[in-house]
Amino acid sequence: MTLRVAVIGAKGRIGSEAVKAVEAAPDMELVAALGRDSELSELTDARVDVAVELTHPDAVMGNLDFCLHRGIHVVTGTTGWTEERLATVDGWLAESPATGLLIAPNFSIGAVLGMQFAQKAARYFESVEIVELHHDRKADAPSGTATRTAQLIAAAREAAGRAPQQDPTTHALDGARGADVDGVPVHAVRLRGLLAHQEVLFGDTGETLTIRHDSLHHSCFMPGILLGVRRIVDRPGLTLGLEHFLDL
Ligand SMILES: NC(=O)C1=CN([C@@H]2O[C@H](COP(=O)(O)OP(=O)(O)OC[C@H]3O[C@@H](n4cnc5c(N)ncnc54)[C@H](OP(=O)(O)O)[C@@H]3O)[C@@H](O)[C@H]2O)C=CC1
Ligand SMILES: O=C(O)C1=N[C@H](C(=O)O)C[C@H](O)C1
Repeated sequence: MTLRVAVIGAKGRIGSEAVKAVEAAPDMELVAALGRDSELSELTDARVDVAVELTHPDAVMGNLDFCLHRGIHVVTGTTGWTEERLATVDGWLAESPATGLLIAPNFSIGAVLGMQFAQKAARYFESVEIVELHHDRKADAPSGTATRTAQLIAAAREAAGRAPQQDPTTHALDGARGADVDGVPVHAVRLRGLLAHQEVLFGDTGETLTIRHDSLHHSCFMPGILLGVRRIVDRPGLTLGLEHFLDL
């Protein structure tokens, strides 16, 4: 069966790459490509099966509200997620129980593996901090990937019975120790010339471990997006993270 796919945010950095990837996929047809000024009714007019949503934290909720309430499955990589937002989309999905939503903090296989490796390492090290580095046009900080990585690390530490890490800092400028995500300090760098990079630094007595991932081109996100489109049609409800579609 050929999937009828739309891209919302089709002119953006990742959206424009997604348009090309969907057009090149033999089992998909690109039936709509929406920008900031498009009408969402284009999605229903085009009888879209799956919408790939790659826009902005200010736009994603309106797009999901429209799609999920009309039975359009969604694969989104847009960032800026909070517990409140997740609870809201859970409510929308409950009203539309046959519809699937994939929220993927990162579509690249290397980044997903990096998160998994960090989750695995978390219990063995006293100290952990994250440095994420992105291009200078990014709206949100810390990145969705870094936030999710910190949450996974914190959950793994708690499950292993590790006490929260101590910070001895008593004198600091605001922001010098990064953002606190579930007890994990996260430092965000924004620099022209970069795309998306992350280092998870673990430390314990006499050793450190660094898990680094670099996205060098937006093409690295495309296999994950296409996999998400193919799988979400058979997976109603919320799927948080591409790892659920990978045999890891
Ligand atoms: N999960 C993942 O693997 C990845 C996720 N991302 C995320 O995807 C999102 C997009 O990133 P990126 O492509 O770099 O951003 P861009 O700014 O390049 O693209 C965003 C697109 O969304 C459109 N848009 C912005 N605001 C609105 C709005 N209020 N209503 C409707 N459309 C809007 C823009 O339209 P216009 O062109 O008219 O301004 C633009 O085409 C970000 O949240 C980013 O973090 C990015 C890369 C990988
Ligand atoms: O804005 C980006 O570019 C990216 N956003 C995602 C994030 O916030 O983690 C994924 C990747 O880092 C690229």
